[in-house]
Amino acid sequence: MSSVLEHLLDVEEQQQPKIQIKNLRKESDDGKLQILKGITVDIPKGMVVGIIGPSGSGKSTLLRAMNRLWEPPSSSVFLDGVDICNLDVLSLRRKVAMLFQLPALFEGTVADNVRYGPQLRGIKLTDDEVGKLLLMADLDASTFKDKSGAELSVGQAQRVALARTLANSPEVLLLDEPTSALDPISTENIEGALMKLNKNQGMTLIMVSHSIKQIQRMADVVCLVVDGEIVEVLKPNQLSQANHPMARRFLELSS
Ligand SMILES: Nc1ncnc2c1ncn2[C@@H]1O[C@H](COP(=O)(O)OP(=O)(O)OP(=O)(O)O)[C@@H](O)[C@H]1O
Repeated sequence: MSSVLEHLLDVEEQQQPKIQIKNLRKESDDGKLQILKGITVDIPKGMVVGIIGPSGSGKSTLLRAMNRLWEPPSSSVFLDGVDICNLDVLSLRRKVAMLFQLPALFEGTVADNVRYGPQLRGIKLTDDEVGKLLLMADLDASTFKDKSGAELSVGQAQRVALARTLANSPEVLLLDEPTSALDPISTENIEGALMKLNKNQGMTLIMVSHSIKQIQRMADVVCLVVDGEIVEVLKPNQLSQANHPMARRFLELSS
């Protein structure tokens, strides 16, 4: 499976993958359920990877292993060739950041939220820097910087959460259904901001989504996860050619 993404996308096989996953396994705490059954995949830098599959198939668990929101076994997830278990967890999470389904803003203003991450490292962002980060998340600083979280719509709050994440200069963004709580216009705003980050900065995006249409709009490649395994890796325009019976059924019901 590992070379399939590179083959599909015609990228150089020698290039060091940004994220490499080798035989990643997870069992439930009581040992009764195999949640991930040996996932192996290489994700090249700058790729937009969509992860789709039925509910409970292990998509979020897979995503959360990549920045140690659960601790994967050692030697199963690598960032730039380094086992993530050997990295400082906070610096890993700055490089491999997660945007969740629902934004949880901290108390204070939008600008306070954006400044939060760098401040933890003793860096105070200027107003100009805050404005640039808000703009990257498609928000106008003069309108939003002094508002509190309570004054924002969910879509606006999600864009603030994105700007706050970007303040840590991530190299990889993990997106767990980032627009499923948003209306179509907010969805378009977030998608546009994410695609610009990918195109302009080469940011690698790995996105779980229940929306096949969203995956088709954004992803370079799609991993179909069924029952704890990646059963197919396809280009978004080849989804109708999936072979796995569960994947086919899922796609038929989703389209
Ligand atoms: N720590 C845990 N202990 C026991 N079961 C777990 C644990 N974590 C996840 N699970 C189970 O593992 C399976 C995969 O969960 P996961 O949230 O990764 O699926 P998903 O594909 O993201 O689902 P959805 O699309 O509904 O969000 C589910 O059956 C879930 O209940």
